[in-house]
Amino acid sequence: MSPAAGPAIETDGLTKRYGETTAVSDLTMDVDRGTVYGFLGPNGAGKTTTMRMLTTLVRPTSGTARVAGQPITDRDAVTPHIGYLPEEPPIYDELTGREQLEYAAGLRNLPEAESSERIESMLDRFGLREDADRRIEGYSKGMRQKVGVIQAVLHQPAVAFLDEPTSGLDPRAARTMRETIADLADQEMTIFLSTHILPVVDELADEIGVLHKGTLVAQGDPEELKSRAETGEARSLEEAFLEVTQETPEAEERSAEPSIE
Ligand SMILES: Nc1ncnc2c1ncn2[C@@H]1O[C@H](COP(=O)(O)OP(=O)(O)OP(=O)(O)O)[C@@H](O)[C@H]1O
Repeated sequence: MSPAAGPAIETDGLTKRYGETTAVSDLTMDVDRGTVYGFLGPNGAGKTTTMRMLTTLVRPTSGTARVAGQPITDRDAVTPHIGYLPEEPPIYDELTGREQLEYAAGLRNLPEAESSERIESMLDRFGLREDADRRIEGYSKGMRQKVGVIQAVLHQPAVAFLDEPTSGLDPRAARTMRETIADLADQEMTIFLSTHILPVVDELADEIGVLHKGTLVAQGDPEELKSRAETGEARSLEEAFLEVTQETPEAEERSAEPSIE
């Protein structure tokens, strides 16, 4: 884990514009170490853009952020401390599952004995052992996803960014994934979890942030979010999500305003 103290992720005014589009607007947030942060938002809200900035793949237009204590402008400093499962896991069709994981471990300079033990235990956990020596080109979507997740956390990063980790998984594998995420958080890994599957977030997240049109519109622990501010009345996470991301005439007007470079 990272030697630096402080939050696992801290952003200050993080903003990304693509021409006229403000994908992420003035995002200021902290994520505590060893917690699961559920990052929600409708399609196009800016979740992937945020994760790409925090994983140093995209440069912010303005604002700053630190991940594991390192500034995101310093890719070499950040990369050893993070793992990233993007929507399409970066894996090679021509390799076998085991070779892909060995390759990923090599990129992270993991000692061989340590990495092969971890690879075998993760292959076992995800029921991939029998298929581990088959080429990935013959893998199903779910099998590819499992390899993608395993390689994202193999080096036990301080912070793992997981974009839809249960995507394509059957119910048993999805449960294994949820248990794995909980175990990793227990071992002090910080998990930044983006998904549209609200029960997964409800079960796992210590804190939830909801992004809407690039802006963080709600943040709190699941219970806070599910309690209506005005009345304290309970609502489901789905109801809370729909309410905070509702289109109001004022919000429409704001988003129609031209962005200032
Ligand atoms: N490379 C790019 N060039 C131009 N616009 C982009 C680019 N990447 C993202 N955008 C725009 O930024 C906004 C946010 O997109 P982003 O992919 O971050 O959303 P998201 O919350 O991940 O959505 P989804 O849930 O559908 O995956 C969208 O309006 C999108 O069209």
